[in-house]
Amino acid sequence: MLSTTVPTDPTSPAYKKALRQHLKSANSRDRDVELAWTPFRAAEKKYKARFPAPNLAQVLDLTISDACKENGKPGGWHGNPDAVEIREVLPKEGGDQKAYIVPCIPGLVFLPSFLSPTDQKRLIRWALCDHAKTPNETNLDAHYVLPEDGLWNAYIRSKNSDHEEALIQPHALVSPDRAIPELPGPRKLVSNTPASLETFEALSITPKPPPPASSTARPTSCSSLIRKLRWANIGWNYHWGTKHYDFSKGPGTIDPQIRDVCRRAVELVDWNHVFGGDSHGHSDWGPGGPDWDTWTNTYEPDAGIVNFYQEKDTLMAHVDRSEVCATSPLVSISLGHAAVFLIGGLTRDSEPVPILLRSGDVVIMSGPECRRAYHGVPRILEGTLPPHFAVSESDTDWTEDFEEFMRGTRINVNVRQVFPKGFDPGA
Ligand SMILES: O=C(O)CCC(=O)C(=O)O
Ligand SMILES: [Fe+2]
Repeated sequence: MLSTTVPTDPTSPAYKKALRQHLKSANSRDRDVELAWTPFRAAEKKYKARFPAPNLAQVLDLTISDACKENGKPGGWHGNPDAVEIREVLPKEGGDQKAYIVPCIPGLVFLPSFLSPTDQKRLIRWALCDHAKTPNETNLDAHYVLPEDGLWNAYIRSKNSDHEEALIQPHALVSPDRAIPELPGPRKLVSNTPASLETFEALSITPKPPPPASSTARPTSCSSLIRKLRWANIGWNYHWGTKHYDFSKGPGTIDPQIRDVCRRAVELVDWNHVFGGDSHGHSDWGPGGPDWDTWTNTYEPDAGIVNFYQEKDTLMAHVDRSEVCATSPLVSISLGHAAVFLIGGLTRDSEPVPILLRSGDVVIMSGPECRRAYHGVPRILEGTLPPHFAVSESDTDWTEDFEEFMRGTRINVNVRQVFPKGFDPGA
């Protein structure tokens, strides 16, 4: 079932109207504008389109979950297992988990259905109840006086109370001197100097002023505000204004269950199969040369972000280059709705590879080429919440509230290593 807002029956008046509007706007668009799009931008536009719905025939789709086998793919969205050249690599310990590499993006490893449905639900509960609250900064902290126990817990409390829903106050009304005229978007394009052991000291002393509070924010109910949650920081504090970590705020903590999932993923991969061939030059790895053969001992996640996407949200092409460890694995966990993920090359001029990421999939981005590759999420695929997110008597921790929230949501837990294991940036 595709979204009810997009007509799919070509004989229906709604479809014909949408088609007329689409042709009108496509005809009036300046062709020169389209020709100026980089291949990455063109792919973003293609998959973002609401009408006609994009064809996913060129999108790599490797999901093999039992639910998909039994019920077909949720939402009717089908990618293609042969869309992109891939190679299966055997996991180190044997076992059933599949692992694939995409040879045109060296260092990209895809682990389909890595997390069980139970683990997916556990991580979503963690993200909402335990993580998106102080001391972990969220996109809403700059603008609103948030409840001490976190927005999700306040939202559930207010849902279950007989009282009228309390409003969350904006900082601008409480302390007007914090306000700025415009509400900044959740993730802005800021170009930054790549971090390294040589640059990080200079980068760490660049001023990192707190983000100014929106002057247009109004008192808002928890139920509206929870849909505006876009990100929550993990570990080292990320300063969005400069796109560098703010080490003055201390290292923060990494929840043991997140650390375990990431370590399990990194330890499962036989990195010799990924990087062992001699086709990759050594220089790109930095002064110490390739270090993938030490990751079993040296991989230690210490930062990250939980991204919350509502159905119409996108994440533009970007490179995550604020980590001193510029080649160590970045582990990206997908939960809830599926998405089209694009990953290309060192500039937006490389044609990106489109990959369908479904709930439970894990992507590892590692090595110099993949970690410096532009990537983004142009589309959350409506109607793709897997059936295991329905409430059931066998899992009483998964309540109607979680199911309802996830009916419009994708969550991505994006975990990185900023510093070599044991390194103390203050020393
Ligand atoms: O949502 C995703 O799959 C990717 C997120 C991402 O690239 C990031 O947080 O830097
Ligand atoms: Fe990223």
